[in-house]
Amino acid sequence: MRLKKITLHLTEMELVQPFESSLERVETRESVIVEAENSDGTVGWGEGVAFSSPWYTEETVKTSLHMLQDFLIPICLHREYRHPEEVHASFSGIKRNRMAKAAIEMAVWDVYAKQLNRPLSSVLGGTREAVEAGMVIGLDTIPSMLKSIDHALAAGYKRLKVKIKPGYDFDLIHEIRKQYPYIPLMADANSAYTLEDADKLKSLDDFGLMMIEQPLASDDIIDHAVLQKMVNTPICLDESIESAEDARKALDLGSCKIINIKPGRVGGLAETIKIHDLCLKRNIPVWCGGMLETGISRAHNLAAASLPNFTIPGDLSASSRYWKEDLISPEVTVQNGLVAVPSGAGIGFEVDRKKLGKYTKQTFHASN
Ligand SMILES: O=C(O)CCC(=O)C1=CC=C[C@@H](O)[C@@H]1C(=O)O
Ligand SMILES: [Mg+2]
Repeated sequence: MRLKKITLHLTEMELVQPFESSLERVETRESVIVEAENSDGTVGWGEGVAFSSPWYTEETVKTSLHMLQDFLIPICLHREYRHPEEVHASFSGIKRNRMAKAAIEMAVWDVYAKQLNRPLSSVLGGTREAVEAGMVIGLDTIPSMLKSIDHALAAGYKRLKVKIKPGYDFDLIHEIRKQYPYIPLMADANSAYTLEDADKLKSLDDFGLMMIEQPLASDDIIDHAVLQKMVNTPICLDESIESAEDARKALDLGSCKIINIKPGRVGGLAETIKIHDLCLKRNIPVWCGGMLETGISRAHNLAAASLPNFTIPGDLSASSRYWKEDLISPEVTVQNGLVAVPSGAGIGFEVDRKKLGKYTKQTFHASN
């Protein structure tokens, strides 16, 4: 592959309802959509999942645009890739900025799969035709969260994740468990706790949660190892794992028993496969997280989630969970709690250029 033209579409879309975690309330979502055109005319799509401000990780939409325009795109436009796995390696002179790297790396995977006329899922080594869908319920009043859970269960979702934060944890989970003693349930803290809160987190052991996601600091694996020894509920790491090396160290230390892989967070699909394979070898289940993204990134997530060790339902919800209209056609739908893995070439969804144009507020071009 030799990329000849890369276009960045900076979009802005309003969420159908605000999404609140311990750290931030998101109402509108900016995204960096990457369109990569190969010399043979094949077009691949990727998406940067950084938020507008650095609350989730240090990357932002603006830092992604800067990294892509000034460093990553010039690297990609001046080389020949035989395989998409070479893309991440070609960025080795550039530290971190994994969301920016993933945005373009994924577009190259899409080009590659389309050239082979194969679904991206099968090119990655996926084995599933459909994946189980989970839904995330953002922070709200307890009655509203219970109502959202009702709706999600009625829509067939297989697993529910609720956001928690100090003072909004035990009582919330207690109320949910009173109404739904047996639903597959987990809690995501987005780093809202410290080891001083260990007793509070231990008190959640009574509720049979599938896991507690990222209770402690986003850059920590030491305190998580201490905490995992104190609580029975499995700890799942999200923000703390940015690479296969991070995953190996966390597993060696016993910092978690489950890993949430977001391809956009870890630098793309090649690193996703590495983390997946490592966890498979170590008997650690993984699942695919979400980033309130458009259908383009979700399509990549879906392909990744078709790999065999993605055994826990991911944050893979329908397009309509977040958007009045999505950028892809057909939109992602959930049927009987499942999302079908597309069988068309590449990501298997068409990008709807009319909708893309409607939500784009700036476009940047680079070519050879
Ligand atoms: O996209 C989805 O369905 C999941 C969204 C979600 O839960 C998250 C997205 C981004 C940051 C966090 O708030 C949270 C997470 O940490 O997993
Ligand atoms: Mg999380």
